[in-house]
Amino acid sequence: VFPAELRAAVARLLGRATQAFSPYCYFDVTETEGMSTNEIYDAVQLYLSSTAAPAAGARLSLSRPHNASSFTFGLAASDRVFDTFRGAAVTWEHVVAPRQSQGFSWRPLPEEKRRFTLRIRRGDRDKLLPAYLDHILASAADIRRRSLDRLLYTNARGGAMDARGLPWDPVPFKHPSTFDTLAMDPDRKAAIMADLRDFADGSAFYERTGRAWKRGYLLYGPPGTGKSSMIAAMANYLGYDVYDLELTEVGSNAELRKLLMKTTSKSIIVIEDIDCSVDLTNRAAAPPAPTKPRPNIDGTIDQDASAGAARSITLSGLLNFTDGLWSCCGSERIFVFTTNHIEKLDPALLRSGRMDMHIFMSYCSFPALRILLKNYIGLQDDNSDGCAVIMACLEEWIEAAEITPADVSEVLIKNRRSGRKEATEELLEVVKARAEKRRRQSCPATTGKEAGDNEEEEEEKRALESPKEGHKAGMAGPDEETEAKKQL
Ligand SMILES: Nc1ncnc2c1ncn2[C@@H]1O[C@H](COP(=O)(O)OP(=O)(O)OP(=O)(O)O)[C@@H](O)[C@H]1O
Ligand SMILES: [Mg+2]
Repeated sequence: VFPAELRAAVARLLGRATQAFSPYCYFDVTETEGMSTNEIYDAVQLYLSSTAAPAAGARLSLSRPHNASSFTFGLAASDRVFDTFRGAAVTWEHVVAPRQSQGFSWRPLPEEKRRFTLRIRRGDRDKLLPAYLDHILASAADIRRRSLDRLLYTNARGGAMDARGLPWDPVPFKHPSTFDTLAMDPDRKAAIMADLRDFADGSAFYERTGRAWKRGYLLYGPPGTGKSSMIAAMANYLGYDVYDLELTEVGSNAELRKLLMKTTSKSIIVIEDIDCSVDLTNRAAAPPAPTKPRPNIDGTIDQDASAGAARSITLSGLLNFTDGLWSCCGSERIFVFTTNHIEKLDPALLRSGRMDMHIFMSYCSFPALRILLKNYIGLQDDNSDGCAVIMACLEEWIEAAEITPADVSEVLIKNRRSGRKEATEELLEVVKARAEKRRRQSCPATTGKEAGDNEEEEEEKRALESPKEGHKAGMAGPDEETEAKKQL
């Protein structure tokens, strides 16, 4: 009886009337916005799939993005989920409607129109918007980053760019080291984890204090104490990409800056063995004379290089890299330097504020040993599997042995099939032998002469250099050894 126009007008009127009296307000987040996809729609989908509680019976759709190692869930049509933010409850509904033909379009549009409808109480509106949407965007970015495999970048090509103009080569980063598997003093470990977490969550803090959002860690200690493992654990903990910077491949300070500019935020920039890479001892040292410019991968030669620019990085170039104005292009970056010899580094590199945290990776302590025993052979506590006495001995000897976690892991790997008690006994033997050796080395009776293995090595070297002297030394060796033994 009634014409369609009238019916539509009445429906609109009724809709407005109900909206006027409704305690809720509604917001639509459509899948496409004009011709482009709506970023917020994807973010909402990702956020809801991981954080909000679906209503009973809700049907979730499963997906796994390309190159990702984990699954994500999405809502199916007409499903509702509930969420709370700052104490206010909100409801999301996923609405899917068939698309009516809208004339000609260059791009094939999906057959269905999808949208999320957000329902919030009118009174909560000011409290929730736009903070709630910001929260969703940030959470979605975080989930996306975590679900995608992370990458390890290297600058193995020197300063040469690839076809896309990037100087970094990426490979999937799948290092299994985590803070759970890392053997070190639990208190120090907890402090480092808290520091990393504070850094990652510290956007507002860094903005408020006017500091660049970056942090530097210097890991130092003998070889095999877990410096590289710590970097992998940091990356796995925060979900950051790793840029492994090979300083010897970098030709000049300008190249270093270019490399830095091409790193992404939320990344760890690593320079391993910084004392071995370049001569960093003298900040004021002039760069060495220019060398012949190296050609790029495509055979071309950089203009500035061919013009005779010094192709060598200096300490001040490196300091600018970590600390200067350039270091702030992009944000949320962690610089990690490792070294076996902290005493070789220039004080400028160590001053506070440059490397925020100096972490000493020490020889294996007893608490660290416990972690290794638990991880490698499943020894739950000191008294299990009849190991109480052996553990007490290990506690007594381990500090004196100055044994690295890498050496302990080797012993445990070798003996992991032979039972917990046997493996621990074997470890105790190794620890005792090492402690003895250390004691011999540090014994005052042998000062001025290297004892034990070192002496033998020295002797071998001398024998090779001059057979006569070597013979003499060979004669003197055992005498001194018997002397030392007597004194011991
Ligand atoms: N603290 C540790 N916790 C767990 N495993 C460790 C630890 N330290 C060393 N390891 C083991 O020893 C191996 C070598 O360790 P890593 O490469 O981390 O040592 P590093 O300190 O980086 O040595 P370098 O100074 O020679 O580079 C690793 O594969 C790891 O399994
Ligand atoms: Mg290492």
